[in-house]
Amino acid sequence: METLGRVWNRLSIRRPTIATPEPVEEEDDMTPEKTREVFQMFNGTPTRRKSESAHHHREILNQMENHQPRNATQSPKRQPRISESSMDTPGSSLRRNSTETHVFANRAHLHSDINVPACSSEDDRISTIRRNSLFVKRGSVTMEPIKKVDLEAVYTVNKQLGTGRFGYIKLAEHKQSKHRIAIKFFPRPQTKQTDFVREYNYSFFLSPHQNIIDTYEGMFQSSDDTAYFFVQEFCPRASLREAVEATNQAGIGEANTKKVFAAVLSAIEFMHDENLVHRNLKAENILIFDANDYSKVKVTDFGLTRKVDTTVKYLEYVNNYHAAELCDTVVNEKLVVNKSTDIWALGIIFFYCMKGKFPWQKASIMCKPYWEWEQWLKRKNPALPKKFNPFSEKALKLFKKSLTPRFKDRWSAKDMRKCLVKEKLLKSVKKPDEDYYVMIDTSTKSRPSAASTSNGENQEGAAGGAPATGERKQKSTLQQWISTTLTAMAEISEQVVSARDD
Ligand SMILES: Nc1ncnc2c1ncn2[C@@H]1O[C@H](COP(=O)(O)OP(=O)(O)OP(=O)(O)O)[C@@H](O)[C@H]1O
Repeated sequence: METLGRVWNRLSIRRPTIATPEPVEEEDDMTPEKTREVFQMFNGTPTRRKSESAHHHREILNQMENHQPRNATQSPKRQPRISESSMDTPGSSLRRNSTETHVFANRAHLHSDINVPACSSEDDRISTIRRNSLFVKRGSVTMEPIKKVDLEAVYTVNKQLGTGRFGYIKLAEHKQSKHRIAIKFFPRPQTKQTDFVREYNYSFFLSPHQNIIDTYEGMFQSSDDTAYFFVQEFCPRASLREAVEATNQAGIGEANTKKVFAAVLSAIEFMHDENLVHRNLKAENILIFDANDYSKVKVTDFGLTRKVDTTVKYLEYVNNYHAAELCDTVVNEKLVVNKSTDIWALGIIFFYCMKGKFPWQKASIMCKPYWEWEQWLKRKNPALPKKFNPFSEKALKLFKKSLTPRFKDRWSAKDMRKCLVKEKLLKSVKKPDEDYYVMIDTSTKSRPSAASTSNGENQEGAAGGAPATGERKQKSTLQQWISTTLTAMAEISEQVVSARDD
């Protein structure tokens, strides 16, 4: 699993700190005063002494000198970030940061205009510095301006890739560079600027993780004022939902499920380590980049992402992935954001990958399939619901520890990963001739063969160990006899048919 620490280490830089603000209620309007107030909550006091800061600055420069050149396919944001020390300088704050942003904005204007990954090393450096801004590090507010862009002049916007409650995603080509990208639009005036800015910031901040969709720098607004938008890498294949639906309720199989979950759990562990909860995990928000082997899988859609312990108002309609406590909530009821809602959704996605369908429509006792599961979980009914029968003991444990209404009992993403990576998820299926072997086994117990008495192997077989050689011989003789008899019967029936025709 790649933790945030490891990602930053991979980038050869010191891990940034993310200030945890006081809970923010998300439905508030973001007036300029409110924006400043929220920003101040993220604007912690620097603790590092000046001498330490200078030393650290040298360290970063040394690391940069020793850093291997990137290859062309790597994302620009995986560069080491050279302005790391700016956050440590006493007195660094809004003013300092905005100066820095301004300086680099002038130099980076070309790329923020075209809004695709920068290509040259200088551009990479600029992009990296901007990503390193305090605004991004501090988590969820930015005061960078939203730039107006004439969409048609810059992009050729093509087909719609998907749509959601808050906006829609379109495939586009950047005219100048010919890059294919995905543009996420948020219609105005329905979308509050705060919501757009928050989603952009979380998407951009989380981008360095290899299993999270890349979001390119810049917040934009169409010149006709109809939508806000930002730009992401384009996934040329499908979402997990489409991949599973294509199996016709067969599921994608144990091996592919393990691959998907290794990627998804790595991303979610990364978020949870940063005290962020995705809150909208579903198969539609897991993108599969590779059609055949599930080797590149990324999580997307950070529109509902919030810090742990934030108080939010419940505005959702219930979906298949919602945990029991959410299904019992009424609209406008206040909720405290908790990592365990992601764990429940992961349990549902696991079932969906393996079986090709959902375990229930709604996690409420009014829904019979869920009620049956809960009865079994609470030991009120000893019979496990049939749909869980194919799963191994370990997989059942995973369900018990994710799809439990007692949210404090739910596993962490790390526990889930350990179980999913190491354990067998399905009960072993009996081979077709296993029953036959049992038949031979019982019959031979009363009639030990010469071979079994001479070398003692049959005693091992009869005691329930590996099949004895004598029995195997006997089994193959019987198989030969059956096949000879069947061939003879086929020949006889052919003769009978031809005699009748004559
Ligand atoms: N980068 C991308 N490349 C290709 N397709 C994408 C990309 N991002 C999203 N999609 C498709 O668009 C759909 C909607 O995207 P997304 O979930 O980001 O929108 P949303 O409005 O936030 O939806 P929701 O209702 O889940 O909040 C996804 O399910 C996916 O199929």
